[in-house]
Amino acid sequence: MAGEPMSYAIKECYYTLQGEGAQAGRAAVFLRFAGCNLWSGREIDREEAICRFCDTDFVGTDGPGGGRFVAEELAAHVASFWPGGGSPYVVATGGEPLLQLDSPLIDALHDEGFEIGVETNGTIAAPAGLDWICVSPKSTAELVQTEGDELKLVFPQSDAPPDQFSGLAFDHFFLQPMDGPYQSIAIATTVDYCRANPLWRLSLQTHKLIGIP
Ligand SMILES: C[S@@+](CC[C@H](N)C(=O)[O-])C[C@H]1O[C@@H](n2cnc3c(N)ncnc32)[C@H](O)[C@@H]1O
Ligand SMILES: Nc1nc2[nH]cc(C(=O)O)c2c(=O)[nH]1
Ligand code: SF4
Ligand SMILES: [Mg+2]
Repeated sequence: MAGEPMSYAIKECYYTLQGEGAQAGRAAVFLRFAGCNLWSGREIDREEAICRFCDTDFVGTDGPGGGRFVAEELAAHVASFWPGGGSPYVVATGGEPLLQLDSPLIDALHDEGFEIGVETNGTIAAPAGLDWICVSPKSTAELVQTEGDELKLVFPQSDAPPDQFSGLAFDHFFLQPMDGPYQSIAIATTVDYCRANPLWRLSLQTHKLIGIP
C-alpha cells in the first residue's frame, strides 16, 4: 500500500515584512506551522511549559491562509502571496517549524523560486537546504542546532545567559527584549547588556512597533 504524502499543518500564512533580526525590513511570506515541542499552546499549561513567554498562537489550522497541505500545494499557496519582483522570501516559523519542515517541502519552495528562512528554537537539527537559519534558544531546553546565520536570544531568561552562546558558529548575535508584563525592564536590561558586550546587537520586534503582523 502506498503511504499518504506528508501533510503539513499550517496555522496561518500571510505576506508582511520580517520584523526581527538581521533580515528586519525584508518582505517575506510568513508560513506559521501549527504545534510546538516546548509548549502545548494552551494557557493552562504555560506556567509548567519549558518555554513560558511565547507571544504566539500556533494552535490549530484555523488562521488566515491556514489549513492542511501537501508539499507542492503548500509551495504554490506560499507563492500566491508574493507580489512579483525582488527576491521571493518565505519565513518558516510557528510553533516549531522543524517539527514538520522537511526536504520535500524545501525542494518544492525552491522550485517556486523562494529563499527559505527559518525561525527555530534550536532543539531539532535543521534539514539541509535552508537559506537562512535563525536559532532562538529557550531556557533549559537542550540546544541541538549550534550553527546557523543568526542567534537571536530572547532576553533576559534566567537559565540562558548570553555567554553560553557567544562562542557558537553564527554570523550575527542578537538579544531581543522579552515582550510581556516586564517589557520595559527587559528593554533597559538588553540595552545595558549590548552596551557592555558589543558582540550582541539589539533586535526590536519592529512589526509590533508599527502594528503589522
Ligand atoms: C514564536 S517563535 C516561533 C519559532 C520557534 N519556535 C522559536 O521559538 O524560535 C518566533 C520568535 O519569536 C520569539 N519570541 C517568542 N515570544 C517572545 C516574546 N514574548 N518576546 C520576544 N520574542 C519572543 C522567539 O524567541 C522566536 O525568535
Ligand atoms: N513581521 C513579523 N516578523 C517576525 N519575525 C519573526 C516572527 C515570528 O513570529 O516568528 C515574526 C512575526 O510574527 N511577524
Ligand atoms: S519555542 Fe517558540 S513557538 Fe514554542 S513556545 Fe517557545 S517561542 Fe513559542
Ligand atoms: Mg511573531
